[in-house]
Amino acid sequence: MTGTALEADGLGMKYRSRGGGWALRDCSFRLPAGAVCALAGPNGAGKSTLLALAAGFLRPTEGAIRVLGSTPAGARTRMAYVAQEKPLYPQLTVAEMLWAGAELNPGIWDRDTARRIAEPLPATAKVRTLSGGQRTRLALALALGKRPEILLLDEPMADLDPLARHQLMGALMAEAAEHATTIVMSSHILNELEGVCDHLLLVDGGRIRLAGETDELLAAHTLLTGPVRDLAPHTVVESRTTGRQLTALVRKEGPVDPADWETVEPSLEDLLLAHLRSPEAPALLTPSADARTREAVSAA
Ligand SMILES: Nc1ncnc2c1ncn2[C@@H]1O[C@H](COP(=O)(O)OP(=O)(O)OP(=O)(O)O)[C@@H](O)[C@H]1O
Repeated sequence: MTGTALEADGLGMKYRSRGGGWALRDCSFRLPAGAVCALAGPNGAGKSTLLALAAGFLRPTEGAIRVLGSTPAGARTRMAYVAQEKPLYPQLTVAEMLWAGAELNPGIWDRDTARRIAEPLPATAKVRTLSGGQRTRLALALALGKRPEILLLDEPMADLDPLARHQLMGALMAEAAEHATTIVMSSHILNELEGVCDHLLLVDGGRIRLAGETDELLAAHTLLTGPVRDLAPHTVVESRTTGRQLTALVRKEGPVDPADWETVEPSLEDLLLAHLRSPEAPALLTPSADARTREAVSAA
């Protein structure tokens, strides 16, 4: 499937109760349909705010966000959103919640998928008696049962044990592969994202710092080690000097001479941590993530 799953244009959000500060500011990016996207960033970066704006639970203070080519409200039946506070009814049982999911989504409900995900849960247990991880499992069962075209997940794996995390991540990826579902998933667990997500959005201080295909973002950077010397013409994201030795994460602006430097491609963790330690490093959006590049290409 081609097309755009999520597109933000000058998106900004200011909470009224926040004394005038911006939670998200000047965010413009595009995410293609079918992407499995990691939404990374430190505490308070704006990840939950971005997901709630996409889900239509918040209205932008400025700019716009479009989901599947529509407003968030217009795309509501085609998306599922699992917030950190799970939208479950505490007085209902697991079986009743699944029944409610089917009733609320007539014609689209995928009973087998929902049952498969919820299978380890005791069907007659009330939601209020479930552990945090069990509630997450039930919320994911309800979200996937809706057979959404886009799934917005706010730290879905945070309270799951390693086995449940592995199993549910596998179920999510199988769903994405089978139905070309777009998944946007925030997480602080970097190794949970590595190897799973083909796209990355790094948010910090309410701004987009990196956006695009994970492979392209990694390939655009190099970890250099060598004697202290000028790093021009490369863009330096972060550099450290120990005695006469320089270690730097740079964006290549031309060939890197192997006679001068030892070079390796950074890991996802190297890339994210270097950007978070260097808030002054310029943002990088790959061409597919840059809405302006796309406009220029389609206008040509
Ligand atoms: N309801 C709210 N009212 C006022 N300020 C808010 C509200 N929700 C979030 N904020 C503020 O907006 C900023 C972004 O918060 P957000 O929850 O989006 O970050 P986050 O990246 O999801 O953080 P975390 O990783 O800790 O969940 C923070 O400074 C936060 O204090």
